Amino acid sequence: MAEVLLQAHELTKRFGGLAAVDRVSLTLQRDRLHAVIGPNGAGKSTLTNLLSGDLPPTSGRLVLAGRDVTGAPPEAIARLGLGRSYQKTNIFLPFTVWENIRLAAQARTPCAARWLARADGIAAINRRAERALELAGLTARAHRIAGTISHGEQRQLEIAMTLATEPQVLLLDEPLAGMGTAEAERMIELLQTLKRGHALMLVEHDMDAVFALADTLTVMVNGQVIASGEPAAVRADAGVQAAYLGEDA
Ligand SMILES: Nc1ncnc2c1ncn2[C@@H]1O[C@H](COP(=O)(O)OP(=O)(O)OP(=O)(O)O)[C@@H](O)[C@H]1O
Repeated sequence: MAEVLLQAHELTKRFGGLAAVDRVSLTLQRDRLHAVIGPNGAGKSTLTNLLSGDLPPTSGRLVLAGRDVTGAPPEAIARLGLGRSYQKTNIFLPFTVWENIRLAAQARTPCAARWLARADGIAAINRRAERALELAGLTARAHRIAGTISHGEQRQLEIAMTLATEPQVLLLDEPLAGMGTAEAERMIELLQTLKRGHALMLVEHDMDAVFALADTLTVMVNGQVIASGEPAAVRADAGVQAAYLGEDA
């Protein structure tokens, strides 16, 4: 059995009378990709925000790398090895690809003074940035201005910036959004590569990508998990077909 890196136990988030996430339990394991799907408003983004600490849960428990991090702020959760990409791009468009990744690698260092004081600090940041650049397949674009690369490459850059913080758990929110076929294929290849050594959670509307990549598939509707497990079994589930995937799934 693969190593468990993140566990959510019965996480709930209420906004007034609405349970946007309602007692959701989920496990992320190293070398595996867990896809979360569901119609608009199902609670996928809210769940991602709960796992990253961007939102505190109303109830439930979150365990990251064996530590209870329920209610911890996002910076603390990031330091313990969780990285996330956002639906909206976080890139500094006037900077080069390399500068963006390097800034992200630098931001991981808890205290700027500490890395300045250490002789090997800058070298370590550069090494982290180089690894992320390469892993994300952007080496040939390193010196391009981020605003001038393609939409698909900007999404790769976002992932590279997350990788520069050396996370063990990666939460990816719709990395294929707005991509053409060729770009989507490249992103699927990249995510396949990233599975090695990381625990991935993918929130995605592109079903081809989901079924190509997922080891585990969770379906949410109205804040609740209606099915979870091996993708082929979840796809065949009558409740899932009725609620979400439709007859052609
Ligand atoms: N800050 C908030 N305050 C009040 N209600 C919210 C808030 N954030 C989300 N919601 C509500 O919670 C529910 C779940 O929203 P969420 O964005 O998590 O769904 P989603 O599955 O990510 O949808 P999409 O696929 O459109 O991104 C929706 O009804 C939404 O309107």
